[in-house]
Amino acid sequence: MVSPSASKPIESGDRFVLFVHASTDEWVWASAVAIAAELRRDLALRPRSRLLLSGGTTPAPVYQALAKAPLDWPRVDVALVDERWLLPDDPDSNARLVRTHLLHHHAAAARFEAMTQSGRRIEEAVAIANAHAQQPTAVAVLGMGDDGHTASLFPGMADLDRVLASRQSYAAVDATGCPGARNWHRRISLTPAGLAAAHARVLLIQGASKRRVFEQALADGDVKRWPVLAALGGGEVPPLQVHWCA
Ligand SMILES: O=C1O[C@H](COP(=O)(O)O)[C@@H](O)[C@H](O)[C@H]1O
Repeated sequence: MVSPSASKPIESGDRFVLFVHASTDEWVWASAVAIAAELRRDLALRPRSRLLLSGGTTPAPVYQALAKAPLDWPRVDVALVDERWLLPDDPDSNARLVRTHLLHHHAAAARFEAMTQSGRRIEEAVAIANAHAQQPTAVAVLGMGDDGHTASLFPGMADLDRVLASRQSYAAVDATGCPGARNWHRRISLTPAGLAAAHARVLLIQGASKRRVFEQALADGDVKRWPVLAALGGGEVPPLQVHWCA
């Protein structure tokens, strides 16, 4: 159960709101409730709502909890924040993670868009993702690596300048030489423009080192060194919701 205090932010401003949770269980449920609340709000406003999800090692238990939320899932389009250039059934693909952990229980009724498909070139996959991104996004769920990357925006990536400046929502990226990208260098990523277009952005992070990285990024302020800064709010863009537990 989520205690009422769990949803009280400890730090808030126009760029981000930080929720600190006392346990992993609390983090899982409070994060799932926050995402479900954004979707519910959006579903009340339009015929279909769009949910963008990240991969990585962090979000699986949140997706499992979210799958049990009693939402009008047949009206939800689930798509990806980013994808490694792998087929959607590859065990290391973000699509596989979403299928395995989210598309069950109530959420089995959602419509899922994988980005990759056998025979599809990366340019085509990006064009299709950008066409889908014409629909408004209710909520984008993000992760952050220990190197400060979010989505597939990696510090030191060769074409980071181009991707940061892109007006398109998605771009193909080459993260060769970026340790945070591990073995998957060719990827498709949401851009800062795509991030800013989401009505809500929720960052899921766990552990002392990720909290330090987030604070270092804020203190430094250089998005090229800390691409997670591209997810912050400000101006017209609502604050990033950050859910953290130790
Ligand atoms: O490679 C990726 O990593 C990030 C962060 O992952 P984590 O394992 O540190 O939780 C993830 O958000 C992104 O979607 C994924 O492609």
